[in-house]
Amino acid sequence: MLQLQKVSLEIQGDIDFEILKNINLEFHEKKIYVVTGPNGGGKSSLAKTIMGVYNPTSGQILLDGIDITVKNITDRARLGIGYAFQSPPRFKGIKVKELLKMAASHNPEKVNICDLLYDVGLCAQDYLNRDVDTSLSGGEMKRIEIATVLARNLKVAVFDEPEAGIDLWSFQKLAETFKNIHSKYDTTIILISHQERIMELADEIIIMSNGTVSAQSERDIILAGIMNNDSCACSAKCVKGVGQNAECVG
Ligand SMILES: Nc1ncnc2c1ncn2[C@@H]1O[C@H](COP(=O)(O)OP(=O)(O)OP(=O)(O)O)[C@@H](O)[C@H]1O
Repeated sequence: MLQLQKVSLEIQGDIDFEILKNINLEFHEKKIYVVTGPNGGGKSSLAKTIMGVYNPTSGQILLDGIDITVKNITDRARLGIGYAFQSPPRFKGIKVKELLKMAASHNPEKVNICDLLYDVGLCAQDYLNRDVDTSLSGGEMKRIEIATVLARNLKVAVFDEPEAGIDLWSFQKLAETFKNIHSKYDTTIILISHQERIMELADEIIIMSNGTVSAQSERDIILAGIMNNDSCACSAKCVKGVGQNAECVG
């Protein structure tokens, strides 16, 4: 459904830097993908390239066979690709119900905003009239943002580190929320995450390192590989060697 073909992304500066190198990926309908890997591996850049925040330097992005490579973030949002931020924005003077109504404005008949809140684990009665401001906790805000993504009835929803800044209890519930969404909605979900609990939700896991896809497979295969590898993921030389909880020297 969503395809990346030979996608590269270069950032121009004093020294040109290739953040994504020849990425080939295919995302299918109604599946959960978790993109993981070491810091600086290119996960967020991949998410932003799918969203249209960055346009690839070379390669193609296709949505249902249509070339969207040069489409910007607004065009891609219209075509059904949405993004949830690491730290969701808060909107002064807007109530939760207004935010959700705005998000559902393209398909108001199909969306029941109370059901949406229920699906993300919030009681509609308690939250519909709350202000979308700093009075909401990080976990509550994240759930409301997920509800806005669901309200848009997207083809592809990208969540960059949805667990960032939330406590362990909210995190457990967040994982359940994604599970519920998966069983109820057709949206293809791409989660950027380092968390094992989030990886357990995946149909497929993609490992990004050094700007490339270093592995992609079914969840259990990748998880088994990660659990059996306690070596350092960086490319520097190590004092203690692979599997010895290595200390980097270069
Ligand atoms: N706009 C930019 N200009 C220059 N370098 C950038 C830019 N955006 C990202 N990078 C660099 O590209 C590399 C990949 O960054 P990216 O944020 O995609 O990694 P990541 O895998 O999401 O990392 P993390 O797990 O730490 O969030 C990093 O080395 C980063 O410093």
